[in-house]
Amino acid sequence: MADTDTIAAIASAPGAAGIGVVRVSGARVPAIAQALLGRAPQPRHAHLASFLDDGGALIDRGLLLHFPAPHSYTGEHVLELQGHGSTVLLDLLLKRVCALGARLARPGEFTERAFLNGKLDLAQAEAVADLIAARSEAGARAALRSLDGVFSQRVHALLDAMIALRVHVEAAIDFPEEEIDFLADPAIAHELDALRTQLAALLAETRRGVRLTDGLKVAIVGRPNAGKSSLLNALAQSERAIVTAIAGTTRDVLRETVSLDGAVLELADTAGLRETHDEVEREGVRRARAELARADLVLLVTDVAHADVDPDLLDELPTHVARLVIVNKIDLETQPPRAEMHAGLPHLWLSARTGEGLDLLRAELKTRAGLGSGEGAFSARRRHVAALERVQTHLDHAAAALAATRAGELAAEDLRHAQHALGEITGSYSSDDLLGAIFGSFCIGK
Ligand SMILES: Nc1nc2c(ncn2[C@@H]2O[C@H](COP(=O)(O)OP(=O)(O)OP(=O)(O)O)[C@@H](O)[C@H]2O)c(=O)[nH]1
Ligand SMILES: [K+]
Ligand SMILES: [Mg+2]
Repeated sequence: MADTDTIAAIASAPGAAGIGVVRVSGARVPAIAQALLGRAPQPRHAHLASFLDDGGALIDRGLLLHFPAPHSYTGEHVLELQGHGSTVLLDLLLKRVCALGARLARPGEFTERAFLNGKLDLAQAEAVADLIAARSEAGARAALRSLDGVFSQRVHALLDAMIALRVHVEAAIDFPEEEIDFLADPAIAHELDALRTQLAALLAETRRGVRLTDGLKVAIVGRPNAGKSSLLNALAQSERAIVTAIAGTTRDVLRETVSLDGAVLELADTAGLRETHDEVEREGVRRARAELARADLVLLVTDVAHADVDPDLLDELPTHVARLVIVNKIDLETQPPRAEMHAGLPHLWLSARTGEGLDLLRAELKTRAGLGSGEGAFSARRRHVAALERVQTHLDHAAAALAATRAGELAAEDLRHAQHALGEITGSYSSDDLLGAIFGSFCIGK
């Protein structure tokens, strides 16, 4: 364990509360505990203590708990001081602890130490923040599973398989006289195939995990007056967006978070797509297009009177973005609400005005948001998806190198990169910048 300084922070949420907690971690904890209690505390024992300031005046009376290293959250000596949940008293207590030799902790520094001391890997540390920030029960359950290591174990299983394959390929390169035969061995190709299948499954589950954590990003796009803003309002059950009969009403992207039985949706209403000379509207159209690339799901809204989906728009969508055509305004043609496939695209007939068919859309959105995706769902981040996508690219290249030319060196190089990308998820390979970005987004005291 690294010899570090001692950090302290208020670990409970700011504001008046029944109980507040000051947390301290580091080598000076035993001395600080002794000074506060007047004697050495028993490990993991709740002592009733009178917390005094530097002048000997009473700050508060509360509980003192010492978790000796290494059996603590950070792996260092940890002290927890529980007092009344008053911002003023907790500030005084924190000041006292700092006078006894601690310094103020940076955001996420406790968890960063837990990571550096091997108590958690990086994906688990991120799950701590996701658990605290969870906006739904499903999101919290998923974060807890990642904190328990469910996601990390899946990554490690893939890593083990990848290392085994690398050993085979590297061996073939080290013994060039056998290389041709060795790389031609169908076992290697099979192993690589199995690895790619395993990765594809993990990637799909990781994407679902991001949706559970971040919410499903839904972009509502289509031609002017199709009823995009009306649809946003219907889903949000409030008149969030301006709706008028004038084409080109919406200009800025309007975002709204909607919870459907615990499924979190990040809806974005956008300007109607059309060629226009209006400078403001043109900027709106540009923003609408930019929104497409950020989305997990695009709702292509059309009017039942001219239900057409712009083929150029479909071409523009990144392949990973799911699409659903909404045929709106069925009340105008007294058509029944329904879900059908057309030209390879799922279509939903509904009316944003009367609400007919909205239940079909809600059910569809809940499923796509990761709800009902089974018991094992874990939380994940976009960073993890990006890393797995890089792994996928490298494995594709490795497979191509082996299949076409039996280029062992190239395949080995790609497998090496793939392993590196995978290792970034759990933190076997991580830069200071990455750690700074991850832990800097935590709250103080965690
Ligand atoms: N009859 C009927 N009218 C609708 C429906 N949905 C929207 N409208 C009407 O269609 C017109 C345009 O609706 P908006 O929601 O503003 O359409 P939009 O796609 O956001 O339009 P822009 O922002 O201008 O691109 C309004 O007059 C709405 O009242 C529907 O389901 N049925
Ligand atoms: K409009
Ligand atoms: Mg609009």
